Amino acid sequence: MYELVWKDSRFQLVRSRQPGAGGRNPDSLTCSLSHGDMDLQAWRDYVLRGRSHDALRDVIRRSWSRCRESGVDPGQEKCWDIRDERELGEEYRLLRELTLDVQTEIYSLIRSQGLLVTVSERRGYLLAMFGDVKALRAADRLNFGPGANWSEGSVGTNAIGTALTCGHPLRVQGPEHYCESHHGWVCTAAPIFGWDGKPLAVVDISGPLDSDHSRTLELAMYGARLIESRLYRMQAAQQLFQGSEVLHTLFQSQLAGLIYVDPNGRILDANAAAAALLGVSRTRLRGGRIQRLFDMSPVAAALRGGVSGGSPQGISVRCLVHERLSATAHPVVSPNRALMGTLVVLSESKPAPWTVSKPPSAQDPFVKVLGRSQALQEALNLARRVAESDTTVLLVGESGTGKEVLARAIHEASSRKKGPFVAVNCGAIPSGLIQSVLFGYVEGAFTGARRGGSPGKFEQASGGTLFLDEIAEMPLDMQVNLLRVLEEGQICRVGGTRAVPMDVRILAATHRDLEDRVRQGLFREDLFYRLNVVRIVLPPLRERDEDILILARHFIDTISRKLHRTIRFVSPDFYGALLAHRWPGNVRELRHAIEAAIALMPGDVLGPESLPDRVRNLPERRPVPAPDSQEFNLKKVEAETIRRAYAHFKGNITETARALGIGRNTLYVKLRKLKIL
Ligand SMILES: Nc1ncnc2c1ncn2[C@@H]1O[C@H](COP(=O)(O)OP(=O)(O)OP(=O)(O)O)[C@@H](O)[C@H]1O
Repeated sequence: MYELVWKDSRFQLVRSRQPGAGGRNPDSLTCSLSHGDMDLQAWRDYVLRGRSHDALRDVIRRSWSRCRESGVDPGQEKCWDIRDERELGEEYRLLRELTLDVQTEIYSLIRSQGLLVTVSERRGYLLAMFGDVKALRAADRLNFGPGANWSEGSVGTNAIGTALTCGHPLRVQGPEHYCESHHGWVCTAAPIFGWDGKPLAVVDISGPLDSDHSRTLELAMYGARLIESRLYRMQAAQQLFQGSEVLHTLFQSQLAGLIYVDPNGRILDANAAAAALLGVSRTRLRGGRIQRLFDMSPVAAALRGGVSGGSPQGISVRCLVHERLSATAHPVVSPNRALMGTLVVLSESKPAPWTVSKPPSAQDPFVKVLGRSQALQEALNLARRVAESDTTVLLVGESGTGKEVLARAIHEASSRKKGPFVAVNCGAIPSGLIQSVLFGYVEGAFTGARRGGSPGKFEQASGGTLFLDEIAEMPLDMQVNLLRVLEEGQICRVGGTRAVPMDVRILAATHRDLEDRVRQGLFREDLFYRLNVVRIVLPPLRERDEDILILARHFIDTISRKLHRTIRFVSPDFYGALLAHRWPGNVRELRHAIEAAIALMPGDVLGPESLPDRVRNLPERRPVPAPDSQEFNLKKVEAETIRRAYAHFKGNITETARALGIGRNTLYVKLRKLKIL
């Protein structure tokens, strides 16, 4: 099946979901309409010369008269009023979602008959279009596609616009269309009525003259009734829920989280407790799909099994965004066994994570790598598979995406877990020192060498895992030595002669494109292949929105305990602000933003106002310093910042340099200048 879609400022044909079999043999159903049925003379007389014609059907004459009065150009070749989904509003979007599968079902019944099916909303804007390639191509030439306005006022007499105006099913064929460009078409439409009896939308089945139109009227009417019954059920659920003031007040006043869902799975409302438990504002919840928050398959299964004897008992459903929440779904069923809606009751199965510390899971080290997004899960699955072997793994991902966190998890899941995990940042070691840092040195190897020598990182990691972070920054001459060690499986300390066998598993990481570094001659190709045995890509946070809340809750928990701050309540808008921000700095930036917010939080409620301005997408507030003010003396501020960061990270050079955004060497120089070292 093909679908016509509006993309990149033009209509495009895309392959769409294949409906079930049901298409009929086109040869057996060829249409009985012929050009003789259409009276071109009548059209010429009326439209071009203003003379009425006896052969005209009343419905068409009235429509032509309306078109002439509203100044529709009968010679217009295309529709020019095409709008984007955003412009067409929420009702358009809802209706589109509600009718998509009815359209595909109808298409499955008219497949290979040269036809297309579409639904338009009350103003005449088309929602979606499915059909055979030939019909869609012909439609494309008229700009007859989703978002196009097919009302009479826009494109003259046609089945959609005229059915909307006169409120009954009808077929418009050939020259009955007001615009000449539509004369090669036959269109059949049936309106969908709202509770007030006015047309809300129209189902239309159209195709060129030579297509098979024999069943289009009955199918358009079938589709219209199907959509109508869905709309009624949805509106009934809404009215049932909103109609009772008592019910509504009760709903809002409950301490348990409550979400009410219409029969199509759309959230009609959620109370404040549900919003707080899920960490999403009520406004964001309303209109969303319940399936995005809960696994509703047990409810669907229970309903398929029949609902005799009233509403089924509460059914446990799994919360997809928060494992500590437990939920029960209560379908509300009418006396004639129609589903009217579902009430989801939420509660916290364990105390809030920021009040009680969670024991870390002893079984699965990968639980420390938080996130549920598919991209992250793929990385974790691969990591799980390679963890037990001694395979070298290359972890690739932007800075702060959790490469080190994952490397530690791989180590802890391996048979080397009892051995050490030693991390080295290859970019932070001065090039003159890297050889001795990695391989160690013997006494007297160089001036200042420690008595008795010193083991290098390889020796320190013996029996465990060596994590070579920022491997792309390793100088070329050192890359040769590293490759030799990896190939030969033994190391020799700087200044020494004795080779010692090495029992280390190597995990390497980089935020750079290593292949590109190889092409530029900055990284050895042979070392690249030696390290790139298994490659795991860590996705940036901006590609995994669903992980933001999970990580945020974890950081709120750990940081509030670290800073000894009690958090009574996290405002849903706090999470809302986190979700709205694009995180260029990845998980590390998220953690720092939460740390700042907790540190600056005035009371015990964590709200968005404590978040840094850049996270709230506000321009950063920078005070304009008085030129002679000591307070704004740049050197003083820098010295103070370095001192605070160095104290905060308890003298850890790597962490301090990272937090300050400067290299380790630069930090050393500055610390010495400040006489801190
Ligand atoms: N999936 C995750 N689960 C829990 N914490 C994470 C996750 N990803 C990142 N973090 C946190 O984000 C911070 C940065 O993570 P990490 O150091 O592992 O990133 P990285 O990719 O190695 O960064 P860099 O390339 O700068 O060394 C750490 O505080 C870590 O705890």
